Amino acid sequence: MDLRLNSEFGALKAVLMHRPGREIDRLTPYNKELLLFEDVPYLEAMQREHDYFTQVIKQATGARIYGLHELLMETISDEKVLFKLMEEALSVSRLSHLAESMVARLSTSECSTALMAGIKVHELKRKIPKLPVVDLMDFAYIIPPSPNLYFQRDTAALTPGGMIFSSMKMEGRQREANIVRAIFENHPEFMDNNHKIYPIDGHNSPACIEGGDVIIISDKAVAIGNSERTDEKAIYHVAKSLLAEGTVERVYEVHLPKQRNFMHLDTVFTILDENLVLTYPDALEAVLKTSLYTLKSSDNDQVHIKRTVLKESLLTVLEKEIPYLEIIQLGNGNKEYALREQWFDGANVFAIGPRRVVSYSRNKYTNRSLRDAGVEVLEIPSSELSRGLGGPRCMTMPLSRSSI
Ligand SMILES: NC(=[NH2+])NCCC[C@H](N)C(=O)O
Repeated sequence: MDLRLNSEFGALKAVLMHRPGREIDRLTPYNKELLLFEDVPYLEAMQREHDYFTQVIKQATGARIYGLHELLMETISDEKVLFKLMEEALSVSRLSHLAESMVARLSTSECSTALMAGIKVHELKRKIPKLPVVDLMDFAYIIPPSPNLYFQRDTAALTPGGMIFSSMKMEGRQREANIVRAIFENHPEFMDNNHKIYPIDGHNSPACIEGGDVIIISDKAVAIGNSERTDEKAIYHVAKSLLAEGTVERVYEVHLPKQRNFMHLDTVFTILDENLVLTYPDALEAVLKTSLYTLKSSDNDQVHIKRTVLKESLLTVLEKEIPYLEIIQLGNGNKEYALREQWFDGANVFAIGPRRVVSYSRNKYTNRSLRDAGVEVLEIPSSELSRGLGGPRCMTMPLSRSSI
């Protein structure tokens, strides 16, 4: 499987997802904000909703669904990979020296749980009684939990030119990208097929970028949100690699207001077909400053790119890139519904094929506008899933689609 994608809507053939697990039960009223949740979810109900989502995708597309947990277990059966991941995970609490004994004393399954759901001092003491951490409180985390893992969109992004491995902005998500990168770089099914675009070799603390900010406009153009989560510097480096690679000819940098409801570019628009876009009108019509990166010159190792600040709205940019653009507005044209439904990721539908989407059933006005425009809408429940403030697109990392 060549890990590149040239559209947001080609018929889905393979996707990576994560069924919420024990990491969700780590959320409390006190840590939920740090861990980027609006509320404390009920895990079993959340799993039922997620299973329903997975079933809908399977039945509608026959796509192969990869589960993060299974892939992680297969990847860390290689002890060297496990050791490195464990060391990285422990470095947050400056306890990397415990990696050796953890890998030696814990089973592969216990290690994968520790990597995803975190581990507390007293939990590890049960497994390693003489743990040398006397000065730590029993309830402190040795490895912090990663409850946002079910938002697989954000940990990496596939583009027409190759793969971006994210560098996550928020403390509560930083470890997720390490897990996913370890899988793509070491799992036999993927390791030889990923052409890495970012981070640049030798950059040890790369500027931040998250997958939800990356939208493929066509096989020649990619848009990246300069947002709460993605930095200008990362966009510059991604643009340079993509343009040097040669498939993509234009990279747009779209400035989003740095606020939670616009955390990623995919919270304001998604592409559903060759000329069909779903948008949150308030964001799109605002002149979100947009810059365009193109290739100036490239000979051998020397690549120079040019950045032009555009004086037009994102809407105008989309109209230029997508001929005969048709726009569907969130909330069926009603501002108040649009506001409510944008909060619950109405714009964040997941396209499983041209004009075929999975959408939260709660976003009823948006779903109505989609159907009126001839889009097939497969609805899923979201009472618990939505508590993490992400929608169907956020929960999926497509790995293969029919090319357009
Ligand atoms: N692609 C997206 N819009 N992802 C939404 C992620 C939500 C997650 N709780 C966060 O704050 O990071």
